[in-house]
Amino acid sequence: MSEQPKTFPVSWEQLHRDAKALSWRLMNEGPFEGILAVTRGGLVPAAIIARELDIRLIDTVCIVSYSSDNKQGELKVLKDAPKESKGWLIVDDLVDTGKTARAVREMMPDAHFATLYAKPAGRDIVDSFITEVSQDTWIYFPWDLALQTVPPLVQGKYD
Ligand SMILES: O=P(O)(O)OC[C@H]1O[C@H](OP(=O)(O)OP(=O)(O)O)[C@H](O)[C@@H]1O
Ligand SMILES: Nc1nc2[nH]cnc2c(=O)[nH]1
Ligand SMILES: [Mg+2]
Repeated sequence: MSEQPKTFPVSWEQLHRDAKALSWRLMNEGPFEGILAVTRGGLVPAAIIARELDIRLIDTVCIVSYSSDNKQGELKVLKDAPKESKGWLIVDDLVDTGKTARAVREMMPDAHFATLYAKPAGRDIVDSFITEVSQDTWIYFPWDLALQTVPPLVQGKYD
């Protein structure tokens, strides 16, 4: 990730709608044995998809890729994926460069990989996604956002 001049803020409602849309799409790809959520971003989408597809077996792969200043570093795997991947569904919030998805794919080669959002550099690594945004867009998830005031476009004319 270099400069990110564009932003794509996602509300809770939008995220829920997109996770349901992804669930509809995944209905044609299953049934699935279980869901592997890629932490942390995949946890909330995985919960919504698990509810829609009635999947009760949920596991995690715990990976740190980006630091708190949104810069990508070396991948750190804190917890591995399970050994069996046939019939499993991998869920993450997004694929950007594809580095995280590639690493998880190597651990789970036979699983179906789904994300809500995809950028061009990573879109071919996943099997299903809902919305594509440009590579120079930074996606903000609802758990990263807060309601706040914004100034109008024109201000101070009658001061
Ligand atoms: O395609 P890539 O360039 O590898 O980026 C995508 C990954 O980056 C984000 O995770 P992050 O490492 O920020 O951790 P988090 O899910 O805990 O927020 C996102 O949730 C994906 O997992
Ligand atoms: N929140 C968020 N995390 C990311 N990790 C890699 N790309 C992104 C992005 O666009 N938004
Ligand atoms: Mg993540």
